[in-house]
Amino acid sequence: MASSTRFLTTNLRTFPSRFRRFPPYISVTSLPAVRGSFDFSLRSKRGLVIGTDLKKFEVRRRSSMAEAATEKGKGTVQVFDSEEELAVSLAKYTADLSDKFAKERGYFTVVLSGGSLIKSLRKLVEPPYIDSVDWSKWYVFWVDERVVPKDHPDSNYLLAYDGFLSKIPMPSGNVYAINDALSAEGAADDYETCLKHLVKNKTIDLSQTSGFPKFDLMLLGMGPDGHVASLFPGHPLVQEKNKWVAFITDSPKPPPERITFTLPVINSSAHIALVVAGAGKAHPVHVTLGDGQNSDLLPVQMVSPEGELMWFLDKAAASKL
Ligand SMILES: O=C1O[C@H](COP(=O)(O)O)[C@@H](O)[C@H](O)[C@H]1O
Repeated sequence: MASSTRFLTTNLRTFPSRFRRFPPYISVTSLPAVRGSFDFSLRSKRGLVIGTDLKKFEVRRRSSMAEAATEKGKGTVQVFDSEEELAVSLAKYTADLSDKFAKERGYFTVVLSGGSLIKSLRKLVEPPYIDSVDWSKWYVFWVDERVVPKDHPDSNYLLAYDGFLSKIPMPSGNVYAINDALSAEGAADDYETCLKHLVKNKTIDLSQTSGFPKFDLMLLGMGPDGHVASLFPGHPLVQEKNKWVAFITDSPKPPPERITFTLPVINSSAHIALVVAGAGKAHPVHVTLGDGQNSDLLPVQMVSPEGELMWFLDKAAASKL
């Protein structure tokens, strides 16, 4: 049984409500008779696996909210008992992809977010990964950055440096921070030019489908309002269709000046890990993966990559599902 998702429950009443609502699952799994702990994992766009301590069931092509979500391109959802378990799994996921891309392409292009994501990467800088990952193949970028000096407390670079980059033996020349001497507009243009150069020399892949850069792994956080990168609900920047990197001078979350990858770049990724922890983020998770309502289409709802979308949720973030 995949160990990714675990709901501990003592009876059916605490089994995730999305399954309780769908009789096909209940009849297949005979859940009313079962007591104890349940594991389930949304494994693919097609299948849902439900296991108990006694039995495992594989259910294919059944209609459920969970599967409907995956079929709309919402990816694979994993819910962990704690943020600690989430961090353990995120480290393995990242290390496995690092291995794959380092072997296949000789490069591993990784895009970081700011905020709480960096803390959730802490297990990667511990054994076994600190020794087993080939850090020399890593090329690091930012999905968004605040237009502040690199040593400013608001800098996403500084956060990543202190919490992650300073602890891994990767070449500093492979770390692509924004030019903090420029204006927001200048920094966005400069970063886009830099990406174009790296696409030209094939360090970064180019999506044959979209014509936008295709990063191997994007590690995305999400704000309590459903923003991803510096793309905020209701802001015109979420509609940007041409630019690779855009700037914003009126971010509703301070600081106001930022640069950000646009949705076409985000959605050209080979892999996106959407990492969300805490009850404060349960509403946008409910809107995106469940039947929650919101007046605006949230930026997180527009994340739908060409490649794989993997949600890493803790129980608190998934509490409304
Ligand atoms: O401002 C930002 O916020 C989001 C979410 O941050 P979190 O602390 O709530 O996880 C982050 O993903 C983004 O990179 C950052 O610039």
